[in-house]
Amino acid sequence: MNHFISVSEAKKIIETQIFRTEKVTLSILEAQGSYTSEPIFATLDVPSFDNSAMDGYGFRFDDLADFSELNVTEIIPAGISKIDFVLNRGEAVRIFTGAKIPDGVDTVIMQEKTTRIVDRIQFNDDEISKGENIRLKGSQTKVGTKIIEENTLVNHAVIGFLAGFGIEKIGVYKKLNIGLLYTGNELVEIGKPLLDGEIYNSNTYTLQSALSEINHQFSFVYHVEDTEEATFSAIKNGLETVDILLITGGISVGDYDYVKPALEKIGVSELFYKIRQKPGKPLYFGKLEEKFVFALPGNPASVFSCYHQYVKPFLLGCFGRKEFDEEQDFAISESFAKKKNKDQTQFLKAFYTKGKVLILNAQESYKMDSVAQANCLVEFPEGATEINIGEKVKIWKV
Ligand SMILES: Nc1nc2c(c(=O)[nH]1)N[C@H]1C(S)=C(S)[C@@H](COP(=O)(O)OP(=O)(O)OC[C@H]3O[C@@H](n4cnc5c(N)ncnc54)[C@H](O)[C@@H]3O)O[C@H]1N2
Ligand code: MOO
Repeated sequence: MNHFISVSEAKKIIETQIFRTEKVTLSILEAQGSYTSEPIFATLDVPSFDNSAMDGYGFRFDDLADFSELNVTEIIPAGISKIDFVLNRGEAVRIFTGAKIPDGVDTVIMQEKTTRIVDRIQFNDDEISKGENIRLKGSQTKVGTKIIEENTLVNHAVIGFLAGFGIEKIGVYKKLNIGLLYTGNELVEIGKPLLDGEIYNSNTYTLQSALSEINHQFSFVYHVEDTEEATFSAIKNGLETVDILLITGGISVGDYDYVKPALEKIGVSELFYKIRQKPGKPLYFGKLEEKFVFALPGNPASVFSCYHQYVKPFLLGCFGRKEFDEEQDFAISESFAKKKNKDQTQFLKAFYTKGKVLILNAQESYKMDSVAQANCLVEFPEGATEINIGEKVKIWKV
């Protein structure tokens, strides 16, 4: 089957194949970078007691009408609960930020707005309102409220928020088990000298670090020799231990491109092969039982582009992200671009800032300098042959 499909058809196919990984319970710190597998509810009122927002003095607001100064009778630091305390008329308490408001106190004034004379205070501010500087129990969250939706990314803000309720563990989706095979006899590991005709393997570095950015890692990375047998057995063995197998190189039509025939021989069902796009034309996506294979074209910029457009959304979808393709945005093009093939979508390395986007030079799929400079991909859509300066374009942040 050598039928080229469109970018949107390919994305539809990927979206329909998204499955959710198992649900697991992790400590809030271990869950960082994961997505919640169930909603989370408040286990407490927060704040759990009325407390002072300032270092100052607490008093009964109505006393202001009858007293020009108040007697300071108690000191209430944070962490202390005054149970046996009674605030009499004309009295105030010395209180500090975060300390529990004792019975009888309904207003706190910050100390800068008072004058202290031995054990009495006078007020320098005549614009005091009842209840000021008191953070009421449950004023952030009432116990039982849904505080986090299912499919929420657990980031540092969420973790800090949950810690405020004393929540230790939460339900999230389990990380995927991912393996990587990279093919090509010309590839040499960094640290070793290059012989004529050889190049350094960079694709595994791109993918390994991209995965760590989404809280995943490879369970193995193997270099596969360009032979039919080596390719067959590496894919067969690899598929036995992972949920997702990523392969780079060897997926085109050359005499040494063994990935596609090996996948067929193993019985992997092709979901698509070849997309009307640049870079990344010979991208392959297939399935064997509950396992998935992406065979990415070997060119380094194709790997980068295909990862962002297809692999990452699929992985995050399985990991619990709700929105497929959520990272798209629009910006005004600052540069002109042209393409001959109207039926093809291009993903152009570009740099956006303040709503404007500059399409970079060096778009060929063997060039990584533009990848390193880019902070987005501009979608040059099917049907269009030009992007003009000032035009609105869809960008994908990378
Ligand atoms: N006759 C045709 N030839 C090619 C076509 C075509 O349609 N007809 N398509 C071209 C396009 S487009 C692409 S993309 C490539 C994809 O080829 P493969 O997936 O088979 O990849 P390789 O040939 O193995 O490698 C391509 C290129 O990338 C370099 N490479 C591979 N792996 C790595 C790595 N780990 N790190 C860095 N660089 C890597 C490799 O040396 C090649 O230069 O096919 C075109 N040909
Ligand atoms: O489609 Mo290929 O990835 O242009 O080089």
